[in-house]
Amino acid sequence: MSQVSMVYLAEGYVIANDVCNKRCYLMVHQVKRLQSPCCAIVNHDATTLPNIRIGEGIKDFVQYDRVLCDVPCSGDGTLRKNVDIWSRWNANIGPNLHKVQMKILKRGLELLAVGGRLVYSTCSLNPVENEAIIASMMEKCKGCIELIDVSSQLPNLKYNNGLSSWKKMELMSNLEETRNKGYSHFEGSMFPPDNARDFNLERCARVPRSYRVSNRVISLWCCESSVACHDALSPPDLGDVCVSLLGGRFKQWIVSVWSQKPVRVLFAVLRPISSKVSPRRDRPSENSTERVKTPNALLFPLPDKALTESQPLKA
Ligand SMILES: C[S@@+](CC[C@H](N)C(=O)[O-])C[C@H]1O[C@@H](n2cnc3c(N)ncnc32)[C@H](O)[C@@H]1O
Repeated sequence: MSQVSMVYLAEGYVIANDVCNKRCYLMVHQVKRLQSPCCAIVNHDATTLPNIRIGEGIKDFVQYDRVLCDVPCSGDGTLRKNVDIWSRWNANIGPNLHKVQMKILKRGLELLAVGGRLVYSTCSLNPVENEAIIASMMEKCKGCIELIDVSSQLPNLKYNNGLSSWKKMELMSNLEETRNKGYSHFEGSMFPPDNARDFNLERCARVPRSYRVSNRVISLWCCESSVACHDALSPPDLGDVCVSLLGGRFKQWIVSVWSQKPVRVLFAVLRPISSKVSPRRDRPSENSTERVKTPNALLFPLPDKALTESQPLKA
């Protein structure tokens, strides 16, 4: 089967996101080689990843069947290959990332379709970045999600079970004790909840280095009940941001991806073009002329036709 006919049969699409502009360029470069019409790369803060609207209704936005949250982490599972981590590492890195990890996971769950699956993964072994995040989110989701036991689906995967109890910084085992010792930035969600056993945290997979990858902690989730995580988590209304972000050409382009019809060129890095989106460090300043040029400059050559109608790829 030729590559082109495989493209015709392709169902679904992948939207990959990274807040780092350079990494997005790298991804565009790699993905372009696949010549697949089913990939889009977006350059956005995952904690506020916009909804992609597919209709005018309040809930008419794309819900994803599969979500992978490979979140930023302290990377202490990569100590063997990244020797610089030995000098950079300190006990605050994990707790400092805890909040953003939680927010990325929350956004991922908000975008997950009912019955969909989400994988949360880090290359850290620190429970504050792993089981603590999961236990806390399971509590917030009020029974909408469950951890999937992958042992039967991946019988050859060797891993250790997730933890149901852990201590933060050796001597401290609860928030009150920590606060009393002056660690005011510690959150209650970093400690094991009393009902940790109810969440089946042992189903998290602590994958060892023997797989020639870094130590990883992976959790597979299923959005189980008929109530979407989106409703349980009562997310902020990001609809406006979405419409302005994907307004005009971008919106049309992305909707054609949603409709699953191949279009000619689909590799693009989308950037916020609205002032509503808060500036980031790697984004040009408000007054910079670069800012005006950026969205088109980052878009791979896209024939005008592809913007107005979905075009099948020609052999
Ligand atoms: C563990 S790495 C993921 C690596 C990626 N899965 C890969 O295989 O190349 C975490 C990534 O998260 C990105 N990141 C950090 N904070 C983010 C945020 N708020 N929103 C989106 N991406 C973020 C970093 O730029 C980094 O590339």
